[in-house]
Amino acid sequence: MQNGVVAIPADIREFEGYVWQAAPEQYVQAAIRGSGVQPLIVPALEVGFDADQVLDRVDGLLISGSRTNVHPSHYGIKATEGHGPFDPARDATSMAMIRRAIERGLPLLAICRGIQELNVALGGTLANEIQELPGRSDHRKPEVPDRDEAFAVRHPIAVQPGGCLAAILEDEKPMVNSLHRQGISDLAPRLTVEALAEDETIEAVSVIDAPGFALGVQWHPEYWVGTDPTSDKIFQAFGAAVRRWRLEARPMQAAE
Ligand SMILES: N[C@@H](CCC(=O)NCCCC(=O)O)C(=O)O
Repeated sequence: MQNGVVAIPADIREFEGYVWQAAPEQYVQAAIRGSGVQPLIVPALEVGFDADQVLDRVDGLLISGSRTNVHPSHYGIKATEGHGPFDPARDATSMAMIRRAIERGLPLLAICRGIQELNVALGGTLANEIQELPGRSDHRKPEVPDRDEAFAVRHPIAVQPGGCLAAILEDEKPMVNSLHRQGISDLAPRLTVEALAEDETIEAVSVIDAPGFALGVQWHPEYWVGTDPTSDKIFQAFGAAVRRWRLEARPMQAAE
């Protein structure tokens, strides 16, 4: 069934003596089972990447999480070892696609590293090791061997009334998981806050005046698609936006 194709930018990973282009399976499966779309992994290229060549051929953009961090030079900070690990090819590919997807109105769902890339791509900044900031909780991945335990929901968020996330969810204070050590610091001018943690960490944003679905979340809804209503609603809304794009917007853009 033609339900749309969604680009997922790969990370650069090294193992078994090779350099790999890799994306975590949980995002691939969430796109299929939660949004009903066909995922397409896009290689991370530090130079020579043409975002429009890819975006001309897809109906949405799903930006995955990653243990690596956006290089701070993208938001005017001199890099230290503590800002790493880095993945400059992922930075280049992901942020180029984010900027062009927003300009084109292509549906965009950005998760964890993805919301951070969204903020930086639109002119915002990030804070590093946020658990060390005054008044902040520890949002890092729990050091436990079991992956389900690491991705378990563990803190509430306050969804901002009247926003697009509130329209997607019926629960004003859903519980979410947390596996990050960075967070949004200066919010990009084109973003608005859609949800906050109790320690004021920004947990979700949307793009002001975006022609289409453009949502970023700091937690990992992809992990619990199929068992958690909050996760299901986010991916269902993204899938509906992708199908709308495929039926309504893509033919018009192709005719231009
Ligand atoms: N590196 C950034 C973004 C965190 C992120 O995307 N986490 C997902 C990977 C979780 C894991 O398996 O470690 C940050 O730390 O803020």
